[in-house]
Amino acid sequence: MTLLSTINSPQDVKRLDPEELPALAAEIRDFLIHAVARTGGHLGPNLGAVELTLAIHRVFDSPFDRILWDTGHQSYVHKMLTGRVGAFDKLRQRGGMSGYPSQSESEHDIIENSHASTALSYADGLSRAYALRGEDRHVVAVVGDGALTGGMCWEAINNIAAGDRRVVIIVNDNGRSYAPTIGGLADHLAALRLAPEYEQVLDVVKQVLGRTPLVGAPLFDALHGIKRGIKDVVQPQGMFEDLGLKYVGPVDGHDPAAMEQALRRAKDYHRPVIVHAVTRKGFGYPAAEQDEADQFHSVGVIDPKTGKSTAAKKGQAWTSVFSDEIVRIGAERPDVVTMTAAMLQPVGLHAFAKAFPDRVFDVGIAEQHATTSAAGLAMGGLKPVVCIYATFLNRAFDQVLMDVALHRQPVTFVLDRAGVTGEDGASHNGMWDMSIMQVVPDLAIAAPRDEVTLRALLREAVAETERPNVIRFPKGSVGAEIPAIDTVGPVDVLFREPAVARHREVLLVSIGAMGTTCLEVARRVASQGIGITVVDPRWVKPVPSEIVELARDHDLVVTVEDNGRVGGVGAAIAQALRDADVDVPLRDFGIAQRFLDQGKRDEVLAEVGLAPQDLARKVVEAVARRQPALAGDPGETVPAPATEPNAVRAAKASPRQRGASE
Ligand SMILES: Cc1ncc(C[n+]2csc(CCOP(=O)(O)OP(=O)(O)O)c2C)c(N)n1
Ligand SMILES: CC(=O)[C@@H](O)[C@H](O)COP(=O)(O)O
Ligand SMILES: [Mg+2]
Repeated sequence: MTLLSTINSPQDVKRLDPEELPALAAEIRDFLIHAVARTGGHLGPNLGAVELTLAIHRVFDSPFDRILWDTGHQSYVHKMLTGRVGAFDKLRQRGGMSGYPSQSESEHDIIENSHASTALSYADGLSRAYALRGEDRHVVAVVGDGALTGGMCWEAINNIAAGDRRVVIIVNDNGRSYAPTIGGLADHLAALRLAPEYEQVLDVVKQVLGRTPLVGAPLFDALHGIKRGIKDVVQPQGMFEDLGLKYVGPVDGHDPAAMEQALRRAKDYHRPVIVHAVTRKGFGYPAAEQDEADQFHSVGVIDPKTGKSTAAKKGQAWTSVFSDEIVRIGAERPDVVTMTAAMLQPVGLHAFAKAFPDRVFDVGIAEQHATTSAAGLAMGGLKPVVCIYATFLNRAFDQVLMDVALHRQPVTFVLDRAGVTGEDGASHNGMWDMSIMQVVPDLAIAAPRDEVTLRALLREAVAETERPNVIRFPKGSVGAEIPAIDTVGPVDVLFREPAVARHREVLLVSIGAMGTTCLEVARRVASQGIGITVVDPRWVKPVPSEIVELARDHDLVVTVEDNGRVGGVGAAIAQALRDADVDVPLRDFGIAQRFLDQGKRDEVLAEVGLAPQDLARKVVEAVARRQPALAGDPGETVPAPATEPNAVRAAKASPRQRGASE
């Protein structure tokens, strides 16, 4: 029987002899490597947090004491110790276990949003609540050195340190976010990590000087006299202690006994404490430890023996198209600078960084700061391109609104992972950006549909000198090119059937990456003899006037976007039609405005009704409601079109089916 098989709750972990912990840690690592190899997930961070998590559950009493994980991606071991080993088969999968803490999974999970740098604020609030209610409970927040670069952490520390509440902040310092964590704070932590050497240095100095007659002793005394001063430089825990936080550390985060002892000290202190645990990302798995890029921060399916990907080869990713084009632009424009919030490689800036190392700024997990700093760069005469995941732009809404747009600074925001991302669950879907950016005056939004439009729109965005703009694209492969068959002003026409009709039934407005889906929808709808035009505005905010004019020539406008339906592009087009007194009905399809559980991207899109089949059926139903005799049983599934050319099928359709206005 393995030790792991005896662990179903934190009580089981507490029962173990300390000597058994290294063996359990090894079993946990082995399990994690094999389980995550099958599903994908945040392997590196979790391999680094094994002993730390064991120690937490031995010292504190979860769920009475509250354990908070910042960012949440390193909570797999916590899940294993709280009865969820069996759920790893479906980690990050539809209907399965979340890759983050989840209230619905366990009483041991309380926060679950997985946007970084929030845990200390939750800890502040929770500990205030417990203090006021007279409950003697500890709140333990585990925060990575990367997450600690986020401003919210420091706002929280400012508050936590001023009180005498039972907050234990464990800094899980592996020196990396994805890549090495950089900045002044990272330098401080690095200096702290070296602290034991400080004592050794003093010992050596003492020995050497002690053996040196006359000068030796006085010099050592002088040195000792300024010990406090040196210590502040070499051991900048002064920074924490001056704030009012007790500092414990640095502790070897892979030494179970040392970790446990440090946490017991922290627990007994009964006041706010920082425990500085030094760990290694990917610890115990050579493939991860040796991975230079990100030490397996997040992997897809891999061969556990080698760590090599076993996923089927995918087409070119949206990110790599951006990565390539921004380097070309950078070569032509020395004023173009780029910014990332600790995600250089994931947002595709590594090639730019290699080509122009002085023109890329990694600001840490600090999207708000990145945004206002970009305004400063623009004011200083540069052209900043801020590259972040769409969901993380939420953080910086006020900065975009007031610091960038109000000041009319031509900052370009490149939003990767826009739309449904899938496996990361509710927090990571990029389904808010086109709604929140919709309300920002003087800001334009571009949504490319393929490689060609991504390259072109990026160039147009970077060429803008008067106002900010956003360009957004999804996760995954970019797919085949979708050429325009015509243009109406700035609007591309992607499909028109029948080809020569003056008036048509459906105007399908395809937003960005929904182009492939919309073409499929159009073929299915047209196969029912319904006249349909598919257009792509490319720049979706402000709504091009040509969309309004096109709408006048149709009986029904349909919009399809991979953004939340509330306040999205469909809603903006509806408003533009109302403002222009165009009374054509509009059906807006987008992501249901709710928090979506994890699943594969296609599964989630299907769940919210954005699969081509469902969209086509709804469009046919909508047309049929207006012209009841037109389509067959509206509940019927709309078949995939026959392979004969569109024009031939249209010609065969009855005049009524083709639309009265022909
Ligand atoms: C607001 C926000 N920005 C960016 C991210 C993406 N992100 C997830 S984990 C991570 C690095 C975290 O580093 P650290 O806290 O040190 O944890 P480690 O993985 O090293 O254990 C980043 C940038 C995020 N989750 N939230
Ligand atoms: C925890 C976190 O926010 C990231 O690690 C995220 O999971 C990465 O997502 P991608 O895999 O889409 O880059
Ligand atoms: Mg880290």
